[in-house]
Amino acid sequence: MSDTSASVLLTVRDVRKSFGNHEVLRGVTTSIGANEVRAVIGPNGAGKTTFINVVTGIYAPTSGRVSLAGRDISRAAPHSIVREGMARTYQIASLYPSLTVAENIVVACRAASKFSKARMTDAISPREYRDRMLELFNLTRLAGRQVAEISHGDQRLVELAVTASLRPRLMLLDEPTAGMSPAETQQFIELINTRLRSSCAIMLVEHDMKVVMGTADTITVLANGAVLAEGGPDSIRNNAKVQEAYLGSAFAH
Ligand SMILES: Nc1ncnc2c1ncn2[C@@H]1O[C@H](COP(=O)(O)OP(=O)(O)OP(=O)(O)O)[C@@H](O)[C@H]1O
Repeated sequence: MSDTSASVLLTVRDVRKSFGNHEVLRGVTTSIGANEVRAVIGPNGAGKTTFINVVTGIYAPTSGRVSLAGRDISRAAPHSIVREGMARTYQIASLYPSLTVAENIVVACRAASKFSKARMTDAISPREYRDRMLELFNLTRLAGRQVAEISHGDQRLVELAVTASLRPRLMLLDEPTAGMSPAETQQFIELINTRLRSSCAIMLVEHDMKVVMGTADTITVLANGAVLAEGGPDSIRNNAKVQEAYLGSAFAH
């Protein structure tokens, strides 16, 4: 996808990131379309989390450029990147445990109604939007429960709902199914495919190949801080270099 295409949302151009003498990202270039689901995979230590941290402004790149909808965000602070329309979940849940599920969602809806106004085409109140999100994520059943009291899998679901409530253009999900049961993981795959993918672009870092192959339009394989391969699920599954990087294990079934 070229940088000038109207449908390109995120552009990452020759991004490098070093910690001291250790170059963790060694010139990563990719771009993500406005309604694309992208999975970023790679062996342990490949640089996936560092890549997400650079894209979301936690780390500034040592060199290279990241742009969102044509705006250079390479050196922008994380909170201003959220305002530009990028929202992220973390490997460790970042919810308010003493608030209820509904209250957690309302906090995000209120924030979105302030800073995402320009992107909102509907005149919906935070309360209405909260109810819509509770329903969308099958959380109405837990609306009045304290987050600290609900299961880990349900907490992951609340985190997704909170992130979606920020009304992002691009949602970044770091290991979204970690700690989920097989049934919850299947629900997550369906949620992405039936509900979320129509509302925003999604980039997920995920080790579970069932999730990757079941949701991604395009897969970027990182190895040693560089893009080893990029393409659709079939081409990645059959790529000899990718199989070698994983020693076959991740693609065994
Ligand atoms: N803040 C940091 N300071 C120094 N080195 C770091 C830092 N963050 C990451 N690294 C190093 O960068 C390399 C890539 O780490 P990263 O966490 O990005 O990989 P990953 O692909 O997400 O791995 P995993 O799949 O295990 O989560 C590792 O060697 C790690 O030790």
